[in-house]
Amino acid sequence: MATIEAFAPAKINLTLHVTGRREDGFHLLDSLVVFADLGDRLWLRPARQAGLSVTGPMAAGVPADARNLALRAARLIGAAVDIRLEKTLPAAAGIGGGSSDAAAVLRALRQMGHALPDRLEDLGADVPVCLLARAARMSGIGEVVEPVEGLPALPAVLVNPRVAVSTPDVFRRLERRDNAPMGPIPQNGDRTAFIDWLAAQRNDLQPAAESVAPVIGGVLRGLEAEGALLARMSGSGATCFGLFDTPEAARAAAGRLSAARPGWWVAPTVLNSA
Ligand SMILES: C[C@](O)(CO)[C@H](O)COP(=O)(O)OP(=O)(O)OC[C@H]1O[C@@H](n2ccc(N)nc2=O)[C@H](O)[C@@H]1O
Ligand SMILES: Nc1ncnc2c1ncn2[C@@H]1O[C@H](COP(=O)(O)OP(=O)(O)OP(=O)(O)O)[C@@H](O)[C@H]1O
Repeated sequence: MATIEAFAPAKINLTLHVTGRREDGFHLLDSLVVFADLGDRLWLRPARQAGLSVTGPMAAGVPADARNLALRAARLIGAAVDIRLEKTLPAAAGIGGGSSDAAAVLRALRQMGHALPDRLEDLGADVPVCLLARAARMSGIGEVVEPVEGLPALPAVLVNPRVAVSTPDVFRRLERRDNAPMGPIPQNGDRTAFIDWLAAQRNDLQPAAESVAPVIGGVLRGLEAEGALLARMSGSGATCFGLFDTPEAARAAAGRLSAARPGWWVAPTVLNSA
């Protein structure tokens, strides 16, 4: 059988409300998730046993062994495939790199005729939403995923200051775990009204992530200084997104930010463009 190519888009939590904690320590979330038009690429081909190689500009430090979520996804369903993973998304960055890679492998294997198991959140809380890879409201600990229609496409800039942030560390540092859920999501496609609504929502992990990586505050201010209509952190950080009026405005802001901060990963994109 021929090689199958798969795309693992960056996942962005436009909002991330922490609404409680389960007995097992996992947190209850209420999050509006969308996907970017940039991400990792994978190629899968049948082999005698499951295997993985990792290349690309963001490959450094990403495990290529049994810890890698792409390989774990293939092994979970007993698929003998050789996977080549080209990393362009920074790891441990709050944009679901590993989860989106795992979900891309699952989509490709489903296309190759494999059945997927019911409990995907065991691979990672973000895997169910990444399997859908379209705008969705995510709740429970990540296992409840409801598609959301009628959101506008959002020109954006993603910025990661190249500081890895550990998700469990951020959850451990939370001061409150019983915050209010999101309000009803406006779904009439009006960008200005949608961004106004977003501004009234939150990422409840942002203060805890800033205590791990204070540079996040500088990233948010940098995006605002470049004209972002709204700047906020995604997931458990440290990647932040800034929303802009047009793709041209996003590209221009990204150019200025990368010139000013050559050490940062800066990427213009359009969120929710699928
Ligand atoms: C913060 C988010 O990125 C929001 O989309 C996700 O909830 C995290 O997703 P993920 O990276 O796939 O996370 P996992 O690998 O499942 O979990 C990493 C760790 O984060 C904490 N964790 C994660 C998800 C959740 N709902 N509650 C938690 O408390 C747990 O300590 C867990 O051991
Ligand atoms: N395919 C993968 N790509 C990147 N990191 C991976 C992968 N598989 C396993 N890892 C490990 O997972 C850790 C977390 O990386 P990942 O990119 O998944 O985090 P994240 O972007 O913070 O995820 P989330 O947004 O879901 O919290 C990395 O430090 C790395 O050791």
